[in-house]
Amino acid sequence: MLRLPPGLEIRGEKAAPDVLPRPRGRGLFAKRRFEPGEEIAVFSEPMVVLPAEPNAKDTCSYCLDPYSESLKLCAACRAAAYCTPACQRKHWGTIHKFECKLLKADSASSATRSANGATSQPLPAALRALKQLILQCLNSADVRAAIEPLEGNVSAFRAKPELWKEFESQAAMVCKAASWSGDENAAKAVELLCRIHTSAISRRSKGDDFATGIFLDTTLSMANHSCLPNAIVVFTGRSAFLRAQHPIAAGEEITISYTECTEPLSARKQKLDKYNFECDCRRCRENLDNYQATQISPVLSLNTGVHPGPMPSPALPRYISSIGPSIDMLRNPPIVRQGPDAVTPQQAEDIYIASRELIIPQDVDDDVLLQNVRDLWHLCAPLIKAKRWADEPLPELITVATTYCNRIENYPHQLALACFGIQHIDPYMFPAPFSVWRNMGLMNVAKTISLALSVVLFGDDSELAREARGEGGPFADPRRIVHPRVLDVVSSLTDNLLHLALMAMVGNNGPLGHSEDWLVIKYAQFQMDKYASLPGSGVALDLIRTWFENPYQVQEAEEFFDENIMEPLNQLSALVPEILEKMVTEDI
Ligand SMILES: C[S@@+](CC[C@H](N)C(=O)[O-])C[C@H]1O[C@@H](n2cnc3c(N)ncnc32)[C@H](O)[C@@H]1O
Repeated sequence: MLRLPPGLEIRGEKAAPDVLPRPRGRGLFAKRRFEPGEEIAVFSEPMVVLPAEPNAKDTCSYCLDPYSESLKLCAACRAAAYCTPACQRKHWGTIHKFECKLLKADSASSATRSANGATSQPLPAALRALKQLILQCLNSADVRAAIEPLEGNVSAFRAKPELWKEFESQAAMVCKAASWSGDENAAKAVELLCRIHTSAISRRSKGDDFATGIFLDTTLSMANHSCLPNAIVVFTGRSAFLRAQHPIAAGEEITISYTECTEPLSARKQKLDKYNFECDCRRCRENLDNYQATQISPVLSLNTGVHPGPMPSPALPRYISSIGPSIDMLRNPPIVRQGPDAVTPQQAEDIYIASRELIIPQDVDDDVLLQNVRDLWHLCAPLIKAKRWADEPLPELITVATTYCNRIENYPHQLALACFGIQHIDPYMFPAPFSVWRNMGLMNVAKTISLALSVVLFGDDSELAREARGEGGPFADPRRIVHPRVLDVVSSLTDNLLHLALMAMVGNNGPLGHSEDWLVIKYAQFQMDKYASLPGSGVALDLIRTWFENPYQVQEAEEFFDENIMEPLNQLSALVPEILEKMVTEDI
């Protein structure tokens, strides 16, 4: 029997096991209206919650805090890590008492393998989840009963012989490790693996790099997919927060996206194939691109800064987010739609597919990163001409170029790229101003301002300033020469106003309820408090406060906004195409 949070109900029937193609089955429905940004439900007792393998040993195995600095490994298995003895005790009580012995055996056999020269691959999150589920099933009738109703699409997986064979061999490996022997158990393990692949969702957590892990909750797993979802799932620690992304009426189905819904149609289709259904949402049916999806978004008007409609609670924040394009530009994106420079949907798909060959890890040499920027730039020439910066792989190009600028320590150019992202990419990909990505983007700009200021803080004659102007002498790095207009703008940021305003916006843009648990908001508040404790911070903070209290009513507040926020952002963003072109064409 599922425990349902208030405000939610499950409708529909579980699809019969052998029906192909698979019917939609059950779904989650709203029992009352939810406002955009509002919390629908919190899921804090998942059946399985795991960090992604690359981060498993630097994340607390219980609270999953990716930032704890003093992690201690479990003395027995040396595979689980904890930030406090309390976390260790709680983890022992939930799952570790079952898995410790197995993890110890794993560590021992991988140590033997590496002593023999073999590379030891970490167990993928889905297989660790399977191990945990098997152990829980062995020990609890409640878990066995709770797992039974979950959709596994077993017949659809069986119809894919290669994948099915892989599942069988993976399940056999886990059964052996868990001493779950016999053909019947092997078959049950494959079914459990199908349920994990169908009903668990990727868990994103790690502040800036958003590594994925696994989260399996029997109620949340009833949510169906849409590429124009009306809700999103945000993870913090062991909990998942389901939030309304659009207004949701009582009786409406609540949908989330199982994949990056801003990727082109073919990529979404390929990723959703793992779930064994064809999406028939409006984005798929009409093959809407990111700009068209933004134009029809019911939350576009939140970008005006004033919350529309009746306020269900006085605590409802006003989203002050017009640092992106104006609402008119969101409704009528300044991209080329007609004439020889227009890009057809097929062309956009082809460019995206070709770009998958160019994916490289970010820890490669600087030269390889630069070559990647150049390759992506040439591939994306038609998208650039049509100014379609929110279409993948252009956002990826901006990310790689940003990493490159950070690596070669050209922080002012890194700042310009970050500004470009929050103005020309994020609002078109994520129209809701409370989206995690929108706020990560604001935070990114704020953090990079501090880095960029290093070239102006020590005066015009400092080594860094001379290097930035290209007057650094024979040992200076020519890659750190900064566009003169970027240098001018950076010099105007020493009053900290832009940095503070962005932090204040992030603090204010958080979704309703539990926003204090959001890492991005916690960080913004921490920064604001730190600044407030500095001597002489009062004037800047007063200005920000006045602007926040009267964002659109008072002329001084508007002037403050235009001068201190929009002007530097616009100036830096406008220089990005030139910076990129130079990066791509100049021989360094
Ligand atoms: C996490 S479950 C969602 C709940 C599921 N409908 C049930 O009855 O248990 C995922 C599965 O639901 C089905 N599903 C989810 N979204 C769908 C959609 N938009 N159209 C058709 N089927 C969908 C697919 O079978 C998918 O593998």
